[in-house]
Amino acid sequence: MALQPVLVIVLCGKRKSGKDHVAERLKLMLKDVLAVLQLSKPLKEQYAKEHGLDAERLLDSSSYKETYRRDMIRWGEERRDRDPAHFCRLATAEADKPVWLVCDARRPTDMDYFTSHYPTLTVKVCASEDVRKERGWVWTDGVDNAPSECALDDYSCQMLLSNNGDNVMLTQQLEQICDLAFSKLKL
Ligand SMILES: Nc1ncnc2c1ncn2[C@@H]1O[C@H](COP(=O)(O)OP(=O)(O)OP(=O)(O)O)[C@@H](O)[C@H]1O
Repeated sequence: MALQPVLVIVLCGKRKSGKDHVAERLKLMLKDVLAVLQLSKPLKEQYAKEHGLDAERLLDSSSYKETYRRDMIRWGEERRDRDPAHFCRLATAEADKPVWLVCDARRPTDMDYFTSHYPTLTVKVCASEDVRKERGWVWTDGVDNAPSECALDDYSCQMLLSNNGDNVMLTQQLEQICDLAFSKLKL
């Protein structure tokens, strides 16, 4: 049974904007109070179970995952259409820390689930196209123009976190997030 969180930090952002990097930094800063949750984890686990596949291999970045990507996306869309909160509920079911970090929100319905159930800080990680290219981003048809990449383009997050390579600026923004989490823990 999950603890009720004092704060849920929900990250979104374009490919190579630095979501994983930001999540790693927050993990180091919030250490024992933080549970990191991935909405894609229960999706892959359930898909693997229902299709007799290896969930571990679907979770890493192997060619195995690429083989099933298209069908897995279709299957996930169907599930979400029937119940938009399905994977959010599963991802949070075992969370056992007072601050949660959701690092792969992709839909307005993901945001709606957290903002309607918990005290939430929504954060859009932002980097310029040039910086994202330097990090290896290549515009890919069918990926960069697909709903899973674009559905939050017009969503207004509470915080826009600039991650263009200025480490001092990034650290300041991460400290703001941690200050909010620690202030909630003291209440
Ligand atoms: N502030 C930063 N300082 C140094 N390296 C960074 C920074 N932000 C991101 N990177 C690097 O850029 C690359 C892409 O970042 P990251 O994997 O965090 O992006 P992402 O948004 O999670 O991408 P994707 O959506 O494709 O998984 C990684 O190698 C990461 O280490």
